[in-house]
Amino acid sequence: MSVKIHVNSPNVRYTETHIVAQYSYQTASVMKEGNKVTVTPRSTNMTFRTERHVPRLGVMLVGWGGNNGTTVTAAVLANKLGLTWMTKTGLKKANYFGSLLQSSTVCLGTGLEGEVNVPFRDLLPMVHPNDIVFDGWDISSLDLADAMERAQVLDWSLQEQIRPHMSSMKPRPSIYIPDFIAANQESRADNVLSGTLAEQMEQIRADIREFSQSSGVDKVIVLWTANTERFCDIVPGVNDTANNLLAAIQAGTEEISPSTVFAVASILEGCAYINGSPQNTFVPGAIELAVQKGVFIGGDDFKSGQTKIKSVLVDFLVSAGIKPTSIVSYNHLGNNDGKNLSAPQQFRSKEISKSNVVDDVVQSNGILYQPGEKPDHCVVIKYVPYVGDSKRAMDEYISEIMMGGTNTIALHNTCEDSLLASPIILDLVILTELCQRIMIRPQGEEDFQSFHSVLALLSFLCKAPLVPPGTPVVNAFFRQRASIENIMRACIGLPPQNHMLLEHKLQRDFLPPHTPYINGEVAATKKVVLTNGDHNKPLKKGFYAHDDNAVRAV
Ligand SMILES: NC(=O)c1ccc[n+]([C@@H]2O[C@H](COP(=O)([O-])OP(=O)(O)OC[C@H]3O[C@@H](n4cnc5c(N)ncnc54)[C@H](O)[C@@H]3O)[C@@H](O)[C@H]2O)c1
Ligand SMILES: O=P([O-])([O-])O[C@@H]1[C@@H](O)[C@H](O)[C@@H](O)[C@H](O)[C@@H]1O
Repeated sequence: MSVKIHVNSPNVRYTETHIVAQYSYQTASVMKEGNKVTVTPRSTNMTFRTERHVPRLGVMLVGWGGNNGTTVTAAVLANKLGLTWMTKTGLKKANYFGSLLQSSTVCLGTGLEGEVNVPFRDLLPMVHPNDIVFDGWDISSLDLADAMERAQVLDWSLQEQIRPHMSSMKPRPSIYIPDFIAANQESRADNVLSGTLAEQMEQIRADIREFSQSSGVDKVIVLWTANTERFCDIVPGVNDTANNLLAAIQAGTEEISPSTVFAVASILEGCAYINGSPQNTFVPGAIELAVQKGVFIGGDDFKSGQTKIKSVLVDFLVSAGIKPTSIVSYNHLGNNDGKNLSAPQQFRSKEISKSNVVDDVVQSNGILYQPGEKPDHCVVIKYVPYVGDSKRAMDEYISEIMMGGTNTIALHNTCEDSLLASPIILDLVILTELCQRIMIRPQGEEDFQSFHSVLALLSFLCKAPLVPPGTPVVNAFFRQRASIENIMRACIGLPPQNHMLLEHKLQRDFLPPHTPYINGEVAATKKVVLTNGDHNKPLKKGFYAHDDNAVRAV
């Protein structure tokens, strides 16, 4: 259902290489004096410039042999090959359900038959997941076909079709420091690098260059979907600045985690690096290095299931003036992720990222909550091998409602964890690649600038969004989604989606009849009155396009 969008506006120019849009960015500055609030609207003219050429993208996954790594690789292959497979509930067809870009739509406006919704991915030229080339590392030596079988995520009748394409995919040896992940992972670690930390980092850098050259891709993005690590301490003189971090890696300092070494290696190779797990990979030194090198970093921790619902439900409750006072999120799962999370330090990393997701919504409502007041919030994760990747999440939300009443919402959510995370991985890398082709020039500035190296636009896809230091963290689901949509709309000179629909709320039509196009040609219009057969009761007056077989509203 792909569509080719052409914006018919004097503010949008399509050149051979770029889409150049003139855009008026509307914000407001607010002054509070006691209970007096003064709001000053601000308008900034900006130029958005997007490269039209879509590169051939290589994605290197750290933890490629895991449930997510094998599943996302298999899913792309299945879609690329157009595979179908039989199951007990009938024939299944490969798809990208769960991907914001591939399987959700945006409304462009009103057409001949009402609202026109188009695939999110068609707003701007972007990588198609089918074209992504995968590679990566794992401390487990299993090839991707055997690792897919070990993951027990995909139906066997599908695995049988994909195995031949994945058995030649072998994860590269990786950096393994036992202290950072659960001890129960040691039995998998038969594919590890040796040498000093600096030598291992150089090997990772060499791997990136080798993949780039041998695969023929135009650019590489590195994404961590390996096990959750424990948090590392921020140590002055070790990981607090870029120089100290680089020196600490050369010195082999112990407090440097594998995920941070991968981040440094990627940044030094000019590759964006995304953290799909909750640990604090991006120590201050890593962030500073990314800014120095002008490389995108993003994360943390895929927002895939239980937390995604929480970022919607709490936003709904608080936005409706209802006061959540107790949130208990329990889940059990039986995959290797759950096994790793059964260790206290690894669970703590996940508990932190799952617990902060309501903060922005709660802090936005001073009617319901006193300063500093928060709902009780408890996160429990248990490892139950039998359920495998099919995580069972159970939540209870208790809220205060009018006149001392309470409302209790109980949820049971069976999440096929890796089938929820895989489309998130695709959105993360495709959105990151798109952002690498967008440049913005505010009025009065000579040079274009890119987004900040900390790519906050990825917040929609992460439980604990990484944002530029000192900027607000937004977790509310629809605000995050609107941010992506409206920035992409700006790139093609369209105003933010405002949902006002004033044209349907006033007594009289006020919009000038827009020029309808039919088959690319301006359609003839004439003023007619539409009735439902009773000519004494016109349905609606206005300009209507007509072609050879129908008169349709415009
Ligand atoms: N819905 C989800 O699946 C979901 C959601 C949010 C976050 N996550 C996070 O994504 C990560 C992966 O999840 P999963 O279900 O695929 O887990 P998994 O355990 O199946 O896969 C992790 C892989 O990483 C490998 N690994 C561990 N340390 C490594 C290292 N230093 N270098 C290279 N490989 C290493 C392991 O051998 C394993 O194959 C976990 O951190 C998890 O918390 C998953
Ligand atoms: O996104 P979400 O479903 O809240 O979070 C999930 C947790 O509930 C689960 O226990 C964990 O194993 C997954 O890695 C993921 O983080």
